[in-house]
Amino acid sequence: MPIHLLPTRRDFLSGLALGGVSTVLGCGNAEQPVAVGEPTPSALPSGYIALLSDTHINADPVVAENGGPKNNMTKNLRVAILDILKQPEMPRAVVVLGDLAHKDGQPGDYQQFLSLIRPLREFGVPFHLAMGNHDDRAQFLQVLKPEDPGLGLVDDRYIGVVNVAGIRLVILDSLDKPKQVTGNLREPQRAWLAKTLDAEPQSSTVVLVHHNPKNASENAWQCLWDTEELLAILRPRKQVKALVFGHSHRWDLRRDGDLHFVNLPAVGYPFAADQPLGWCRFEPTVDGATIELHRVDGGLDKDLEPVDLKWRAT
Ligand SMILES: Nc1ncnc2c1ncn2[C@@H]1O[C@@H]2COP(=O)(O)O[C@H]2[C@H]1O
Repeated sequence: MPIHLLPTRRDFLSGLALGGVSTVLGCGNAEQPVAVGEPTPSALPSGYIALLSDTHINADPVVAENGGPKNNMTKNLRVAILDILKQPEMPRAVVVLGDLAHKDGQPGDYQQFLSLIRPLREFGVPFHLAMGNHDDRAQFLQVLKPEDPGLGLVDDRYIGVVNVAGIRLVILDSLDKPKQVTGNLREPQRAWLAKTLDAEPQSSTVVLVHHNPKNASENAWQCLWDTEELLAILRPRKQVKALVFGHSHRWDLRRDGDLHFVNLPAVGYPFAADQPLGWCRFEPTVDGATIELHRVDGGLDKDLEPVDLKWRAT
Protein backbone atom coordinates (compact mmCIF):
# COMPACT_ATOMS: atom_id res chain seq x y z
CA MET A 1 0.00 0.00 0.00
CA PRO A 2 1.08 3.59 -0.12
CA ILE A 3 1.41 4.82 3.41
CA HIS A 4 -2.12 5.53 4.61
CA LEU A 5 -2.83 7.64 7.66
CA LEU A 6 -6.46 6.84 8.35
CA PRO A 7 -8.79 7.77 11.17
CA THR A 8 -10.19 4.62 12.69
CA ARG A 9 -13.48 4.02 14.47
CA ARG A 10 -11.52 3.12 17.59
CA ASP A 11 -9.73 6.47 17.42
CA PHE A 12 -13.00 8.35 17.26
CA LEU A 13 -14.54 6.37 20.08
CA SER A 14 -11.55 6.94 22.31
CA GLY A 15 -11.07 10.55 21.29
CA LEU A 16 -7.72 9.59 19.81
CA ALA A 17 -8.72 11.02 16.44
CA LEU A 18 -8.06 14.38 18.02
CA GLY A 19 -4.35 13.96 17.87
CA GLY A 20 -3.84 10.23 17.55
CA VAL A 21 -1.87 8.66 14.74
CA SER A 22 -3.36 5.62 13.08
CA THR A 23 -1.22 4.13 10.43
CA VAL A 24 -2.38 1.48 8.04
CA LEU A 25 0.37 0.02 5.98
CA GLY A 26 -0.82 -3.28 4.77
CA CYS A 27 -4.01 -4.94 3.74
CA GLY A 28 -4.27 -7.17 0.71
CA ASN A 29 -1.30 -8.55 -1.11
CA ALA A 30 0.32 -8.29 -4.51
CA GLU A 31 -2.10 -10.83 -5.99
CA GLN A 32 -5.23 -9.32 -4.49
CA PRO A 33 -4.77 -5.66 -3.66
CA VAL A 34 -7.51 -4.36 -1.40
CA ALA A 35 -8.49 -0.79 -2.02
CA VAL A 36 -8.91 1.56 0.88
CA GLY A 37 -11.54 4.30 0.91
CA GLU A 38 -14.98 3.74 -0.50
CA PRO A 39 -16.21 0.21 -1.16
CA THR A 40 -16.59 0.51 -4.93
CA PRO A 41 -14.73 2.57 -7.47
CA SER A 42 -17.97 3.39 -9.29
CA ALA A 43 -19.46 5.69 -6.65
CA LEU A 44 -20.70 8.98 -8.12
CA PRO A 45 -18.30 11.91 -7.94
CA SER A 46 -18.65 13.85 -4.72
CA GLY A 47 -16.24 16.16 -3.00
CA TYR A 48 -12.62 16.82 -3.79
CA ILE A 49 -9.13 15.50 -3.15
CA ALA A 50 -6.27 17.78 -2.06
CA LEU A 51 -3.12 17.01 -4.04
CA LEU A 52 0.25 18.10 -2.64
CA SER A 53 3.79 17.27 -3.68
CA ASP A 54 7.37 18.04 -2.70
CA THR A 55 6.80 19.48 0.75
CA HIS A 56 10.53 18.98 1.59
CA ILE A 57 10.05 19.45 5.32
CA ASN A 58 13.16 19.94 7.48
CA ALA A 59 13.24 19.06 11.16
CA ASP A 60 14.26 22.66 11.82
CA PRO A 61 11.25 24.88 11.08
CA VAL A 62 13.35 27.94 10.24
CA VAL A 63 15.32 26.26 7.44
CA ALA A 64 14.60 27.80 4.03
CA GLU A 65 16.04 26.33 0.83
CA ASN A 66 18.80 28.59 -0.52
CA GLY A 67 18.06 30.95 2.35
CA GLY A 68 15.22 32.50 0.34
CA PRO A 69 12.54 33.81 2.72
CA LYS A 70 9.79 32.50 0.43
CA ASN A 71 11.41 29.07 0.50
CA ASN A 72 10.68 28.23 4.12
CA MET A 73 9.18 24.80 3.64
CA THR A 74 7.59 24.53 7.08
CA LYS A 75 5.84 27.86 6.63
CA ASN A 76 4.65 26.92 3.14
CA LEU A 77 3.14 23.59 4.25
CA ARG A 78 1.54 25.33 7.22
CA VAL A 79 -0.08 27.85 4.84
CA ALA A 80 -1.30 25.02 2.60
CA ILE A 81 -2.86 23.14 5.52
CA LEU A 82 -4.52 26.30 6.83
CA ASP A 83 -5.86 27.07 3.36
CA ILE A 84 -7.36 23.58 3.08
CA LEU A 85 -8.92 24.02 6.52
CA LYS A 86 -10.47 27.29 5.32
CA GLN A 87 -12.23 25.64 2.35
CA PRO A 88 -16.04 25.38 2.62
CA GLU A 89 -15.74 21.59 2.93
CA MET A 90 -12.98 19.24 4.01
CA PRO A 91 -11.28 17.21 1.28
CA ARG A 92 -12.32 13.58 1.05
CA ALA A 93 -8.62 12.71 1.10
CA VAL A 94 -5.19 14.28 0.89
CA VAL A 95 -2.43 12.77 -1.27
CA VAL A 96 1.15 13.92 -0.74
CA LEU A 97 3.11 12.78 -3.76
CA GLY A 98 6.58 12.30 -2.37
CA ASP A 99 9.60 14.24 -1.19
CA LEU A 100 7.91 14.75 2.14
CA ALA A 101 11.35 15.29 3.66
CA HIS A 102 13.90 17.99 2.89
CA LYS A 103 16.98 16.11 1.65
CA ASP A 104 17.40 12.57 2.87
CA GLY A 105 14.44 11.57 5.06
CA GLN A 106 15.71 12.23 8.58
CA PRO A 107 13.44 11.10 11.46
CA GLY A 108 13.11 14.73 12.63
CA ASP A 109 11.89 15.76 9.17
CA TYR A 110 9.07 13.22 9.39
CA GLN A 111 8.20 14.21 12.96
CA GLN A 112 7.88 17.80 11.80
CA PHE A 113 5.86 16.73 8.72
CA LEU A 114 3.42 14.76 10.90
CA SER A 115 2.97 17.64 13.31
CA LEU A 116 2.24 20.03 10.42
CA ILE A 117 -0.49 17.82 8.90
CA ARG A 118 -2.03 17.05 12.27
CA PRO A 119 -4.66 19.87 12.18
CA LEU A 120 -6.25 18.29 9.10
CA ARG A 121 -6.00 14.78 10.50
CA GLU A 122 -7.85 15.97 13.57
CA PHE A 123 -10.85 16.52 11.30
CA GLY A 124 -10.67 12.89 10.21
CA VAL A 125 -9.22 13.57 6.76
CA PRO A 126 -7.35 10.50 5.47
CA PHE A 127 -3.83 10.99 4.11
CA HIS A 128 -2.18 8.81 1.47
CA LEU A 129 1.56 9.32 1.18
CA ALA A 130 3.89 8.38 -1.65
CA MET A 131 7.66 8.21 -1.42
CA GLY A 132 10.03 10.45 -3.41
CA ASN A 133 13.77 10.43 -3.96
CA HIS A 134 14.39 12.62 -0.90
CA ASP A 135 12.50 10.18 1.33
CA ASP A 136 13.71 7.17 3.24
CA ARG A 137 11.14 4.43 3.78
CA ALA A 138 12.90 2.85 6.72
CA GLN A 139 13.34 6.14 8.57
CA PHE A 140 9.73 7.14 7.98
CA LEU A 141 8.44 3.80 9.21
CA GLN A 142 10.53 4.17 12.35
CA VAL A 143 8.84 7.47 13.07
CA LEU A 144 5.36 6.19 12.26
CA LYS A 145 5.86 3.07 14.39
CA PRO A 146 3.03 1.07 12.80
CA GLU A 147 2.01 -2.02 14.75
CA ASP A 148 2.96 -4.16 11.79
CA PRO A 149 5.30 -2.43 9.35
CA GLY A 150 4.97 -5.37 6.97
CA LEU A 151 6.46 -4.99 3.55
CA GLY A 152 5.42 -3.03 0.53
CA LEU A 153 2.97 -4.81 -1.73
CA VAL A 154 5.66 -5.45 -4.31
CA ASP A 155 9.22 -5.78 -3.08
CA ASP A 156 9.83 -2.85 -0.74
CA ARG A 157 7.47 -0.49 -2.58
CA TYR A 158 4.46 1.03 -0.87
CA ILE A 159 1.86 1.10 -3.63
CA GLY A 160 -1.88 0.69 -3.69
CA VAL A 161 -5.39 1.70 -4.65
CA VAL A 162 -7.64 4.30 -3.04
CA ASN A 163 -11.27 4.71 -4.11
CA VAL A 164 -12.41 8.19 -3.17
CA ALA A 165 -14.71 10.97 -4.42
CA GLY A 166 -15.90 8.74 -7.28
CA ILE A 167 -12.46 8.12 -8.75
CA ARG A 168 -9.94 5.30 -8.45
CA LEU A 169 -6.45 6.41 -7.47
CA VAL A 170 -3.54 4.08 -8.13
CA ILE A 171 -0.54 5.36 -6.18
CA LEU A 172 2.91 4.13 -7.26
CA ASP A 173 6.31 4.28 -5.57
CA SER A 174 9.22 5.50 -7.70
CA LEU A 175 11.79 5.81 -4.88
CA ASP A 176 14.46 3.46 -6.22
CA LYS A 177 17.37 4.22 -3.90
CA PRO A 178 17.55 6.97 -1.27
CA LYS A 179 19.79 9.88 -2.37
CA GLN A 180 19.48 8.94 -6.07
CA VAL A 181 17.70 11.56 -8.22
CA THR A 182 16.52 9.08 -10.86
CA GLY A 183 13.24 7.32 -10.20
CA ASN A 184 12.34 3.82 -11.29
CA LEU A 185 9.25 1.64 -10.98
CA ARG A 186 10.88 -1.62 -12.13
CA GLU A 187 9.23 -4.69 -13.55
CA PRO A 188 7.38 -6.23 -10.56
CA GLN A 189 5.63 -2.94 -9.82
CA ARG A 190 4.79 -2.41 -13.49
CA ALA A 191 3.33 -5.92 -13.72
CA TRP A 192 1.26 -5.21 -10.59
CA LEU A 193 0.05 -1.96 -12.16
CA ALA A 194 -1.11 -3.65 -15.38
CA LYS A 195 -2.91 -6.35 -13.43
CA THR A 196 -4.52 -3.86 -11.06
CA LEU A 197 -5.75 -1.72 -13.94
CA ASP A 198 -7.07 -4.75 -15.84
CA ALA A 199 -9.13 -5.76 -12.81
CA GLU A 200 -11.28 -2.60 -13.18
CA PRO A 201 -11.52 -1.76 -16.90
CA GLN A 202 -14.62 0.40 -16.44
CA SER A 203 -13.45 2.47 -13.48
CA SER A 204 -12.12 5.94 -14.21
CA THR A 205 -8.63 5.87 -12.78
CA VAL A 206 -5.87 8.37 -12.07
CA VAL A 207 -2.31 7.06 -11.66
CA LEU A 208 -0.02 9.02 -9.34
CA VAL A 209 3.74 8.80 -8.94
CA HIS A 210 6.45 11.12 -7.58
CA HIS A 211 8.83 11.27 -10.56
CA ASN A 212 7.94 13.10 -13.73
CA PRO A 213 7.96 11.20 -17.03
CA LYS A 214 10.93 11.82 -19.31
CA ASN A 215 10.57 14.93 -21.36
CA ALA A 216 12.66 16.15 -24.31
CA SER A 217 13.54 19.32 -22.39
CA GLU A 218 14.92 17.53 -19.30
CA ASN A 219 17.80 15.21 -18.54
CA ALA A 220 16.51 11.63 -18.54
CA TRP A 221 18.46 10.78 -15.38
CA GLN A 222 16.46 13.40 -13.45
CA CYS A 223 13.12 11.79 -14.39
CA LEU A 224 11.31 8.45 -14.18
CA TRP A 225 13.76 6.05 -15.83
CA ASP A 226 11.14 3.54 -17.07
CA THR A 227 8.80 6.18 -18.49
CA GLU A 228 8.24 4.40 -21.81
CA GLU A 229 7.39 1.13 -20.07
CA LEU A 230 4.90 2.96 -17.84
CA LEU A 231 3.27 4.76 -20.76
CA ALA A 232 3.01 1.48 -22.70
CA ILE A 233 0.81 0.28 -19.83
CA LEU A 234 -1.26 3.45 -19.46
CA ARG A 235 -1.85 4.51 -23.07
CA PRO A 236 -3.99 1.55 -24.22
CA ARG A 237 -5.92 1.20 -20.94
CA LYS A 238 -8.55 3.85 -21.55
CA GLN A 239 -9.89 3.69 -18.01
CA VAL A 240 -6.71 5.60 -17.06
CA LYS A 241 -7.58 9.23 -17.53
CA ALA A 242 -4.59 11.05 -16.10
CA LEU A 243 -1.04 10.61 -14.83
CA VAL A 244 -0.23 12.91 -11.90
CA PHE A 245 3.35 13.55 -10.77
CA GLY A 246 5.60 16.06 -8.99
CA HIS A 247 9.43 16.04 -8.59
CA SER A 248 10.11 18.82 -11.13
CA HIS A 249 8.64 21.58 -8.91
CA ARG A 250 6.70 22.83 -11.91
CA TRP A 251 2.97 23.49 -12.39
CA ASP A 252 1.94 22.20 -15.78
CA LEU A 253 -1.11 20.65 -17.42
CA ARG A 254 -0.42 18.90 -20.70
CA ARG A 255 -1.45 15.79 -22.61
CA ASP A 256 0.11 12.67 -24.02
CA GLY A 257 -2.40 12.00 -26.81
CA ASP A 258 -5.72 11.71 -24.98
CA LEU A 259 -4.10 11.01 -21.58
CA HIS A 260 -3.83 14.02 -19.24
CA PHE A 261 -0.51 14.80 -17.58
CA VAL A 262 -0.79 16.82 -14.36
CA ASN A 263 2.55 18.12 -13.07
CA LEU A 264 1.96 19.29 -9.50
CA PRO A 265 3.95 22.30 -8.27
CA ALA A 266 6.02 21.95 -5.13
CA VAL A 267 4.67 23.10 -1.80
CA GLY A 268 8.14 23.59 -0.28
CA TYR A 269 10.28 25.63 -2.67
CA PRO A 270 10.61 26.32 -6.41
CA PHE A 271 13.54 25.59 -8.71
CA ALA A 272 12.62 28.44 -11.07
CA ALA A 273 11.63 31.90 -9.83
CA ASP A 274 8.56 32.03 -12.07
CA GLN A 275 7.08 28.81 -10.70
CA PRO A 276 4.21 28.92 -8.18
CA LEU A 277 4.13 26.95 -4.94
CA GLY A 278 0.88 25.43 -3.78
CA TRP A 279 -1.62 22.62 -3.51
CA CYS A 280 -4.30 21.53 -5.98
CA ARG A 281 -7.99 21.00 -5.41
CA PHE A 282 -8.93 18.04 -7.62
CA GLU A 283 -12.67 17.52 -7.97
CA PRO A 284 -13.89 14.60 -10.10
CA THR A 285 -16.97 15.24 -12.26
CA VAL A 286 -19.09 12.78 -14.25
CA ASP A 287 -16.75 12.80 -17.27
CA GLY A 288 -13.63 14.54 -16.04
CA ALA A 289 -12.28 16.60 -13.20
CA THR A 290 -11.77 20.21 -12.23
CA ILE A 291 -8.34 21.13 -10.97
CA GLU A 292 -7.57 24.37 -9.20
CA LEU A 293 -4.18 25.55 -8.00
CA HIS A 294 -4.10 27.31 -4.62
CA ARG A 295 -0.86 29.19 -4.22
CA VAL A 296 0.93 29.40 -0.89
CA ASP A 297 3.66 31.79 -2.01
CA GLY A 298 1.69 35.01 -1.84
CA GLY A 299 1.77 35.39 -5.64
CA LEU A 300 -0.57 38.05 -6.95
CA ASP A 301 -2.70 35.60 -8.88
CA LYS A 302 -3.22 33.76 -5.62
CA ASP A 303 -5.80 31.30 -6.79
CA LEU A 304 -5.49 30.66 -10.50
CA GLU A 305 -8.56 29.87 -12.59
CA PRO A 306 -9.83 26.30 -12.23
CA VAL A 307 -9.22 24.10 -15.28
CA ASP A 308 -11.70 21.50 -16.51
CA LEU A 309 -10.10 18.27 -17.66
CA LYS A 310 -12.31 16.11 -19.88
CA TRP A 311 -11.67 12.38 -19.73
CA ARG A 312 -11.08 10.22 -22.79
CA ALA A 313 -13.77 7.59 -23.46
CA THR A 314 -13.23 4.30 -21.65
N1 LIG B 1 16.33 24.50 -11.92
C1 LIG B 1 16.66 23.39 -11.27
N2 LIG B 1 17.36 23.45 -10.13
C2 LIG B 1 17.70 22.33 -9.47
N3 LIG B 1 17.36 21.10 -9.89
C3 LIG B 1 16.66 20.97 -11.01
C4 LIG B 1 16.27 22.10 -11.74
N4 LIG B 1 15.57 21.65 -12.80
C5 LIG B 1 15.52 20.31 -12.71
N5 LIG B 1 16.19 19.89 -11.64
C6 LIG B 1 16.34 18.48 -11.31
O1 LIG B 1 15.09 18.02 -10.82
C7 LIG B 1 15.35 17.20 -9.72
C8 LIG B 1 14.23 17.08 -8.75
O2 LIG B 1 14.65 16.30 -7.68
P1 LIG B 1 15.97 16.64 -6.90
O3 LIG B 1 15.71 17.83 -6.05
O4 LIG B 1 16.47 15.44 -6.27
O5 LIG B 1 16.99 17.03 -8.05
C9 LIG B 1 16.50 17.88 -9.05
C10 LIG B 1 17.38 18.17 -10.23
O6 LIG B 1 18.11 17.03 -10.61
